Amino acid sequence: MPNRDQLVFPDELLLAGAAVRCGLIEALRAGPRPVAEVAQVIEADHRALERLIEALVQLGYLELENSVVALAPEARRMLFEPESEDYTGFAFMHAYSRLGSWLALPEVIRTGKPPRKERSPEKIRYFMDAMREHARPVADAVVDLCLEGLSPPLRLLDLGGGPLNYAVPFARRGVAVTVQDMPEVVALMAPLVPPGLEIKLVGRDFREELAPGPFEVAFLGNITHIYGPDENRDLFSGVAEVLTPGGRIAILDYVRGVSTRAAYMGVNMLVSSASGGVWRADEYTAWLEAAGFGPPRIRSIEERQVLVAHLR
Ligand SMILES: C[S@@+](CC[C@H](N)C(=O)[O-])C[C@H]1O[C@@H](n2cnc3c(N)ncnc32)[C@H](O)[C@@H]1O
Repeated sequence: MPNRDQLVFPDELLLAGAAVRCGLIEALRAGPRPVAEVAQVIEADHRALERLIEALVQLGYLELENSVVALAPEARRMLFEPESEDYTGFAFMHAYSRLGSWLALPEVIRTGKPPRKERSPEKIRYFMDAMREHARPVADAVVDLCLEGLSPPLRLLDLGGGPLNYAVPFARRGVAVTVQDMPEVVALMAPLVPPGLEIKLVGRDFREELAPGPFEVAFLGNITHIYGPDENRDLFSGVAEVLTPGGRIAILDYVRGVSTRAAYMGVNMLVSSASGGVWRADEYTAWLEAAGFGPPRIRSIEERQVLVAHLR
């Protein structure tokens, strides 16, 4: 049944997103400032800035007293204090960035092609924050399933693992982790690897070459929806070559026909990738079997599925 509560204008996202984009949030990071000074620093129209500030005060992001504006403590914790329970960083900015692609959906339906998107360092940072929030509720349970029945010493290849959300809990269980992601993601995330954990980062497109094995386990977290059947088939074959005999592949994604989020994700990939989508269990099974793996065992964690298969 249609949910009328969802058919609303995303005003908070638009206001908070605009506050980040126009530089207001960054201008207040160091502390309170007169509105007039902020307008000058971020080169804003004074009247327009006052309207935005008023709306953000109403929403609880800012405080305003005697024409001096400050981040509200709750907003500061959310944006800038990683040790706080309320911390999300700039994860919401990933949703804000996606609005443009989604508004192009009618055109995408016509052409079948996603709109052009630029991948600036800023957008990658937002994406990393969004991935952390996405993984947070399930990471430990996913890692448990991926390692079920295995014990260290283990070498694990984490493909597309640049946000480190799974690499860190794998490494905390004593696994030697090799993360392979795009060079720009690796450059951004390398300084954030917690000290003392065995995590090596490789900046290389996995469609060109995989980090040399051997690995007992390969983990593919939320990457099969970025690519189409041909790329996934090739990727699974490549993974088979870097695993030890009997090695394990563990795939985390929304399986079409199993997850109620899959249909939405399918459209999300339509507007944001050339060939991505969500794939059925029988499609995964066929690609895995073609690469030399046995049939996968599929288990659900919340709305996501973990598929585990072994080389025959
Ligand atoms: C949706 S995110 C998933 C991140 C993480 N695995 C997780 O589940 O939270 C996809 C990641 O795969 C990386 N990626 C996508 N295509 C890639 C490729 N061809 N080679 C290397 N990394 C890739 C992206 O840069 C991004 O960090």
